[in-house]
Amino acid sequence: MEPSSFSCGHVAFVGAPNAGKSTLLNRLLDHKLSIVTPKPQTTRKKITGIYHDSGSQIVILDTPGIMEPKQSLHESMLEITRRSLRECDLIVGLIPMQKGEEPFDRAFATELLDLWIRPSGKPFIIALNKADLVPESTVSDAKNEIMETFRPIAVTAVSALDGRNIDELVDLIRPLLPLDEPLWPDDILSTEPERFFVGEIIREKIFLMYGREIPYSTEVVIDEFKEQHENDPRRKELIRCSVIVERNSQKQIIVGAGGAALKKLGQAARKEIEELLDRPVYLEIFVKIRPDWRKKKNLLKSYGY
Ligand SMILES: Nc1nc2c(ncn2[C@@H]2O[C@H](COP(=O)(O)OP(=O)(O)OP(=O)(O)O)[C@@H](O)[C@H]2O)c(=O)[nH]1
Repeated sequence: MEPSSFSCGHVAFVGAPNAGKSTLLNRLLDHKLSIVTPKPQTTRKKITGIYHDSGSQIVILDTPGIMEPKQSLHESMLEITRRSLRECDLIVGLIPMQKGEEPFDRAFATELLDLWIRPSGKPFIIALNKADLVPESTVSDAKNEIMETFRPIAVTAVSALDGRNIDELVDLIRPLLPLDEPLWPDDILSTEPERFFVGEIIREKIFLMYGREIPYSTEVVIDEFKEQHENDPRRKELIRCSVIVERNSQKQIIVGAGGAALKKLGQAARKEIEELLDRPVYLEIFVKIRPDWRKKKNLLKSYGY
């Protein structure tokens, strides 16, 4: 294809925590890149996923969900979202449909538009996600309401879960991107390094396995990522990482009686890391206490925020 007819650009997915941004990214890439859990605020950093087809390359920026910042960590997460809005060519505002009287959270949608999307000055489309949750007529009314109220370039209703209208979303995005040559080779799914995804897998397992405040008080740091025995085909990668918590009581919960919970965490994470890397690994997890790490700017910086 002639470069002049090829579309390539950056698209930021923004929305509330739990809107389904990461699920949509994974659906578009047909690959589990961004971690997904039923808990809000799973995504803490920008995840770049690259969608390829014969006419376009869409560099998707999956962003942390927009929420009321309660601590320095949240400020840093929101700054990541702001930066993505500055870097992108197009915004996809993701608004989830919901069961019940209100078809979507109108107050939050207004805030998303007035405080985040419009001030960026970028062109935007709205994707009503979770369309599988409500009847077709509710979806259709919600699309009309969004169009009249927020005046996006286009509105579509998708389900990141069952895949409906995902092609239509790509068809809406493509003509709104700059005509440009691809930025990345067509076998690259993300610009983030392997070790980043290893940390994310461990974080996802923590979100899935522990309750209450534990996932939110935890960070994962990869201390060492080393290939062993280069000429040995059975070689194992050595991955040493730290699970950072705020208090000793949280450490005890992560470790569990006789180390059982930590062992389970390690086993679940290792299995998925081996699938990702397509090679065996030794995974060592240490639990470290860093009081109030979410409030300490220097620690947050050292963790990549
Ligand atoms: N029914 C339904 N559920 C969905 C859909 N998309 C996502 N979900 C669910 O919604 C929850 C949150 O999805 P995520 O993709 O983690 O949402 P997110 O916007 O990235 O969330 P944060 O990380 O909090 O910003 C998960 O339990 C998903 O399975 C959808 O289209 N339909």
